[in-house]
Amino acid sequence: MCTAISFNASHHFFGRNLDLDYTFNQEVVITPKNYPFNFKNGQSITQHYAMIGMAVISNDYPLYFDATNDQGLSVAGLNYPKNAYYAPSTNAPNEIASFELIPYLLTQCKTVEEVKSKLKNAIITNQPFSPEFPNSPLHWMVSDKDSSLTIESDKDGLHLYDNPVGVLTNNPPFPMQLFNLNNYRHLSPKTYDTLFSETLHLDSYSNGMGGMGLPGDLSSMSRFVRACYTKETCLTFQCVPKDINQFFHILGSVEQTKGLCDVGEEHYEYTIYSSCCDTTTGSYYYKTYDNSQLNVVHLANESLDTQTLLSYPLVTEPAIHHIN
Ligand SMILES: C[C@H](CCC(=O)NCCS(=O)(=O)O)[C@H]1CC[C@H]2[C@@H]3CC[C@@H]4C[C@H](O)CC[C@]4(C)[C@H]3C[C@H](O)[C@]12C
Repeated sequence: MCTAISFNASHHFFGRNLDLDYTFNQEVVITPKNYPFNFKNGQSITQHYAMIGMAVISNDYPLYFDATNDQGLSVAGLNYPKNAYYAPSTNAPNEIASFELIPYLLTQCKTVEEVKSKLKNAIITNQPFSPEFPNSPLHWMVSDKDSSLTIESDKDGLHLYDNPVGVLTNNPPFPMQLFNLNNYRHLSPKTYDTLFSETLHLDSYSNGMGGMGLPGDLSSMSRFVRACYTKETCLTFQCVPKDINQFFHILGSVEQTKGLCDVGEEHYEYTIYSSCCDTTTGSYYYKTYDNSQLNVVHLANESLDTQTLLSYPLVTEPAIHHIN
């Protein structure tokens, strides 16, 4: 499971938790402007926007989990099991293989509006990247500073849903996730007077009682509600480092502690990494399960008029600041 968030504060921020019971050899990867992409539909792009994000490099190809381009557009892929449907290829020019979607959009688009028109008649196909990396069932959130979009390729076709909350988790399909928020319309950071009874005295014995009923478990529907509520309710500071810190607190509200999500055979899903890209500057911040310090890779610190992928291995060793 995973959670992705788009957050507007002093800058626009985009990031995600990656929750899984095993880890790939993922790293922060910069794709410079002249790295050649040869898409399955025959289109070759050799000059394009640069991007930064988390990816596995296989055969010199960046398989992005989430990324942001130098125009401030971001895309994240999240698990969407049993619902994602990718069509067999018929060699049509409007096809995009599922593993290509992130580079396909980030090389060419600046905004969510441009993504909508690019995908108007698109078909997501099931061509796998390689035997080592077969297809995985995904859906995607795309965000710029003004809006977000959810992309779901289901049995009945490709859906582009406006995403007014700027949050994506996993199943069920996005319209159901949004509808489910209606069930939580009573949530509030304030503790209001009770409407329960005029005769019973029900005491507000604690702060925070306005949030009672917020689901606390790790299921994808509960994480969706919790991330929406936390993001919608939390303060922003108009100070970039404080807003980045706040972003990680929002992701922290839905993170998975090892042991709490048993997926069988002594495997436990946990939050492998949390990321926050400052899309205004192209700086990619992350922390890993064992290293809760923030690490950052800056797109702007590299020369981007080149052809070769740049990669930065993740910091996964604990880092403790000893005070005495
Ligand atoms: C597994 C992850 C989602 C985490 C999640 O939701 N876990 C719940 C598991 S459970 O459902 O609860 O059991 C997703 C998110 C992004 C994905 C990569 C995207 C690029 C590439 C696309 C290729 O086509 C296949 C290989 C590839 C490296 C992908 C592997 C994997 O699929 C990644 C890591």
